[in-house]
Amino acid sequence: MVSLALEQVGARYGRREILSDATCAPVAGGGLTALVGANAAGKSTLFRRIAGQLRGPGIVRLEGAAPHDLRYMPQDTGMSAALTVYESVILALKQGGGGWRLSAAELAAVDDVLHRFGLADLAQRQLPELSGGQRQSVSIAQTLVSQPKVVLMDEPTSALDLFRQYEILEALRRYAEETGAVVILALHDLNQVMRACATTLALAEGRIIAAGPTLEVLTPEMISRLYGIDSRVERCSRGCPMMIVDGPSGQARAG
Ligand SMILES: Nc1ncnc2c1ncn2[C@@H]1O[C@H](COP(=O)(O)OP(=O)(O)OP(=O)(O)O)[C@@H](O)[C@H]1O
Repeated sequence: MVSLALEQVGARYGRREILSDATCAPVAGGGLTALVGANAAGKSTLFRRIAGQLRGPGIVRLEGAAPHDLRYMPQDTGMSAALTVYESVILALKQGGGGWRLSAAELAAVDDVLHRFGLADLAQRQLPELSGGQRQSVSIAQTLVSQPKVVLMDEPTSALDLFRQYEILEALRRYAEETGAVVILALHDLNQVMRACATTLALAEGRIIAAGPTLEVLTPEMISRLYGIDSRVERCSRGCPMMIVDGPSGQARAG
């Protein structure tokens, strides 16, 4: 069983403290976990800190996985190299080392990830020719081709149309289920979170102020505290929870 826990994790840029005490009980693998919070709350900073790109106090505790089993997909990934989609996914697979010869298992892993994320038809296209949404899908494939056990993705659906958002979140959910990986997604669309993510971490004031089953975390009170927005969580005619925005709550949101 793979899990990730945080104990009093901190991070700063120069003198500016962004995270003071991010603590959460082990997040178990096998499903999607959302990381939510206002702009500038520190979601990307927390991902960088967990991925070891930033130093700071506190402990990032991985169980069932080593630091090299972790992949972080940032918000902006460069896609200017003169490579085809296929080549770029191979390159991502080979970044862990192991020489340039591809085994049958590695070729199968590349084909599998291209199919899972709807990229098989784009395999021979050059990266700079792709649309924003296509690039985002390629980044996801690059991140997952080595089958990491811990995955941190910064707004992985921000450039995708409605159909692709649905398709990609389902594919990510299946990936987590099949591999038992811990998959944490920073997301702004709380309806996506409610639909796809079993667990949610809410980040504000430099710490995780709530963690647990998504519907228990994303209460109207918490949404008001995080975003300064009045909202209701209601069931649609098919029984799915939906967040309805009523407007600004007039309450200062958590920093
Ligand atoms: N490299 C950096 N140097 C200095 N300050 C930074 C750096 N990166 C981020 N910050 C600051 O850290 C704070 C948190 O930024 P971060 O990108 O972690 O927020 P976020 O929650 O991911 O925001 P968003 O939802 O807008 O993507 C912001 O105030 C930002 O200006």
